Amino acid sequence: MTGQILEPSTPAIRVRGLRNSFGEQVVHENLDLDVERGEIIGVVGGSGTGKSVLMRAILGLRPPQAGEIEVLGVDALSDRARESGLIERNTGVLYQNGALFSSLSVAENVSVPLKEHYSELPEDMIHDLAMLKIRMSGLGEDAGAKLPSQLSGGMRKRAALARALALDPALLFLDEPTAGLDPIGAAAFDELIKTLQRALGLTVFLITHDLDTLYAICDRVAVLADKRVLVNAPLAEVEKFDHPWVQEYFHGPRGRAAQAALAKEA
Ligand SMILES: Nc1ncnc2c1ncn2[C@@H]1O[C@H](COP(=O)(O)OP(=O)(O)OP(=O)(O)O)[C@@H](O)[C@H]1O
Repeated sequence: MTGQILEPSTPAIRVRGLRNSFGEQVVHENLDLDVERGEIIGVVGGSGTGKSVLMRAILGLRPPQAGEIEVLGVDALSDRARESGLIERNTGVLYQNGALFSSLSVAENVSVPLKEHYSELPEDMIHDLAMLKIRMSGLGEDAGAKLPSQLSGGMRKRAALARALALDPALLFLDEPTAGLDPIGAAAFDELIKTLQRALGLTVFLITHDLDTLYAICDRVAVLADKRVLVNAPLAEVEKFDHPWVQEYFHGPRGRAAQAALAKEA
């Protein structure tokens, strides 16, 4: 709804000199990251390298100890961004566990951000918009009235995706979207993300451990290691990067299997 009014020529995300720490533990030091508009960037790294902490900092949920963050051309750490909710209105987030309200139906869940940001809209219009997002996420009409507990894991992910898309965001954050899905369900979810990204012109920040997802849909991959973004480039370049974690990740047994699957499809 409002994505386009935010400085269309600037990168979707620009991070410079970021420092995040918890007490003595430094998670990020001097971290830089650029995410271009309209791309799917896969964010990978070993457990505890700070992928979620980075996402939370970009979303303004936890201010960093130092550094600059711009989202859609707006200084994300400024009072203006915080007070106006500008970034919140232009970003959708799918959290790892879905984070749906268990006592609300799927349609009510998807309506929450609409009611919060567009309280002047009549109830029936909010419901129609929610149902549109539910269908866009590949769920049937009947899913709208169901509680999250009445859905399968894959369907819950789609419901959470519908809620993330509720405000027509320019920028979509996905935290391990295929975790817990079987390989067929995961591939279908990847396909859905790619289709929606193309159709809606979304920029997607995707945290994943899933090599198949990286090969299937990511335009670029940012690797977190040694407290920073080690490399941020197309996959073919990242695979060759000389770092023990990168080499183990991409050229270990699972990396080789994902590359073989891609070669078979081509
Ligand atoms: N609220 C918090 N309080 C203290 N430490 C935290 C907090 N949140 C994160 N951390 C620490 O920051 C580090 C990075 O955590 P984060 O969840 O971002 O890792 P991650 O790369 O997303 O890991 P995973 O791949 O396992 O999900 C971890 O060592 C974690 O313990």
